[in-house]
Amino acid sequence: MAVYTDVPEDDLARFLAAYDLGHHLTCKGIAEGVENSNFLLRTEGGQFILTLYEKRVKRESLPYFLGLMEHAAEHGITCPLPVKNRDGKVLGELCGRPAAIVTFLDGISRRRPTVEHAAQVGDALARFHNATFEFQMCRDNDLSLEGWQRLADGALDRANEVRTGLANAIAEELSYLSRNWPKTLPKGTIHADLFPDNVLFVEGRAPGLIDFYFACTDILAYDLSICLNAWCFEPDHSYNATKGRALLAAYHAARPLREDEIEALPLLARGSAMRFLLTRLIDWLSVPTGALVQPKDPLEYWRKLRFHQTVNSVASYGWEI
Ligand SMILES: Nc1ncnc2c1ncn2[C@@H]1O[C@H](COP(=O)(O)OP(=O)(O)O)[C@@H](O)[C@H]1O
Ligand SMILES: N[C@@H](CCOP(=O)(O)O)C(=O)O
Repeated sequence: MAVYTDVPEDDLARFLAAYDLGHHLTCKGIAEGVENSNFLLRTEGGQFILTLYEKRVKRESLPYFLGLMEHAAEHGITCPLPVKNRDGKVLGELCGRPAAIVTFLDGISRRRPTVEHAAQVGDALARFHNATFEFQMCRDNDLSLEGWQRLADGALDRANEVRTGLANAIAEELSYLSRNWPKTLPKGTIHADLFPDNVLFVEGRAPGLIDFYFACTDILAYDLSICLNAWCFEPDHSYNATKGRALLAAYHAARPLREDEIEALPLLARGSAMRFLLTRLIDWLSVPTGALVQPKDPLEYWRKLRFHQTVNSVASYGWEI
């Protein structure tokens, strides 16, 4: 459970006084998520999500994230809409943290996604890329090549505590990625963390997308490679080519991929596996004392990375066009 900051009733009441949402009825910490403190907030005005932004989210990026949700929601994407207070502001401060309220989305995230879920996500991701084509704000991806190196610098001296030889293997892979990372692929607004816990399914409706706090401007097909990693492996760590095909084909149907994007997918998937391996490794090695949070397994992404190292064409992902 990610609740790093407790919110006393009085502070919440003062915060809510700036909104037209009525009094709060309940405010419960949410048992998912790892980055921020999230609460399910019920007020006389309805049901909302209250988020207090924690360590990895930079305050100066918050207008970008909140602006992106607003743009996406206004362009047909099912996603939370930031709630404005009476001054028209969507960002405030609560318990010494930047804080915002967004609308609550119905739906269930799938721990064990099916082929159909993978297809729906491929389609939703492509539609998100299309819908944000004209979004004017930009944010550099601070978790790309340079960011990975910075994370590695902070973790490599202890990486072998998690797996013998991991430090060297990460250093070698980072060197490979920095020599080969593509420079000319189409860029745009990417979600950058579209994992199963960030997609809410409701029968008969496009899935709801949440958690835009890693969104940034980067290679669009890199976002797809993140989904390939997050949606197309089984609990026994094997790659599921049927899910891979469903995800890639559905994405391609809604936003046709260029040939160079398709060719780059194995490399992009190595990069995205490295990104999650590193953030998980850092979190694994430094759980804050007293925090109610279960760190995610870094070795899951080490195994995925090893798989992508064996792939040299998209056919190995089960997809031939
Ligand atoms: N707008 C929303 N509507 C419904 N549930 C939400 C919404 N935002 C967050 N949640 C719930 O809160 C959980 C944590 O939110 P998330 O943004 O993923 O947190 P974090 O950024 O800390 O990882 C989600 O898994 C989901 O259950
Ligand atoms: N998706 C990341 C961790 C961040 O997840 P969040 O959805 O809780 O923000 C991972 O699996 O490593």
